[in-house]
Amino acid sequence: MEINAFFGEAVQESRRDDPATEGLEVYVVGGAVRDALLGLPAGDRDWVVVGATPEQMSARGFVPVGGDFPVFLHPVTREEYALARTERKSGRGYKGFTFHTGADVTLEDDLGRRDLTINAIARTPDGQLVDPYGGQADLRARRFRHVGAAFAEDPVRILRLARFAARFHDFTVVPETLELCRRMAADGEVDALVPERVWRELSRGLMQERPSRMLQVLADTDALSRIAPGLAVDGKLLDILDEAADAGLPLASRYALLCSDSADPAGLGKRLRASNDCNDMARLLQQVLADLPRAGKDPERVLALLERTDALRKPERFEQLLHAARRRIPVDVDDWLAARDAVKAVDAGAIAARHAGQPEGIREAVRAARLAALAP
Ligand SMILES: Nc1ccn([C@@H]2O[C@H](COP(=O)(O)OP(=O)(O)OP(=O)(O)O)[C@@H](O)[C@H]2O)c(=O)n1
Ligand SMILES: [Mg+2]
Repeated sequence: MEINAFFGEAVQESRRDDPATEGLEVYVVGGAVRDALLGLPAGDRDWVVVGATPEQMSARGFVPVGGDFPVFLHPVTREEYALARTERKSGRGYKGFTFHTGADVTLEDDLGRRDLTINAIARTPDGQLVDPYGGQADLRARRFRHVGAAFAEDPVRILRLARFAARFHDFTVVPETLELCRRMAADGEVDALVPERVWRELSRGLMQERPSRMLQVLADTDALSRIAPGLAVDGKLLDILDEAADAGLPLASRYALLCSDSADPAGLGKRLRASNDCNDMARLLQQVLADLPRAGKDPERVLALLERTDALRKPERFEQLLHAARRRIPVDVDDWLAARDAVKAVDAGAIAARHAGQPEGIREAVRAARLAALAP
């Protein structure tokens, strides 16, 4: 096939006899097809089943995943098989969806309610591609394009688009899709999103190769100020985030850098339902950025910073903090680690033993020993 030749490698499903799906019309869809066409390692496979009823699926041993979704787990592989469906929005936000499944729903119908053309390509078990919306052409042209008007029914798709932009960072968003996202944001669609879903997409996007692209797309679609009011991001910070990604910094460090110019990271983190380690890191990074330049070699200040960041009990996090801080201000990481180790080496137990008679003096003695350890 011409297309597969373009992508360099024929995409083949191992075609084994599978009694569970024998005689069913099944396709792999979504990310697995997209990533294979891009030559990327395979993730989870999602399947769509055309022309079957829930009863037929159960009779074949498929297990319904529960909830309102017409999705089943394969009895052996546990992969997800969804009945071809159309969906219509019946309310605001995430909850209000009604599904229509049935033998009359075609593969084209199912693909037509999906988000992006590059995610709306189906593949038969023997490797034939079904691509009614030009997904392969858009993959080749490195374009994000929404499949159709149904895109607007799920505002989380704006965040998905932004996350994909951070992953496939040489892709551009076509003007029509950008325009549609802007309208959705202006209509307040984004405000109805469940915070957990926002965080899921944001945190995944931060872990991609070019987090800056996610933030750019969110800014371009006017969604950023609604999702994260008060988040201060400029070009410099975007570069810093991409450098953090290049350096392989963990999520908490990337998130802390993202918030590092913002006035109220605690409020932001609460709103976004950021995880505790992300919120801690964001708070501590602002502290370090403020205190570290003032500390110099002054033992009192150095000790204060080590204590405030809980560096002795959380040595690894302290190291991560330094590596995050270093993206914004000059930091002699080795020097600070040496200071941490010097303080850590002070034997508080031995000092306590020497003060057996007067326990009220222990604290001061330990502190004095630590300061002495830090003396230049
Ligand atoms: N809000 C959503 C979520 C999913 N999908 C469709 O469902 C497929 C599978 O969804 P999911 O696994 O969440 O995303 P993937 O595109 O597979 O990407 P990832 O690599 O993140 O799994 C998508 O490709 C897309 O066709 C959609 O249209 N709208
Ligand atoms: Mg997937």
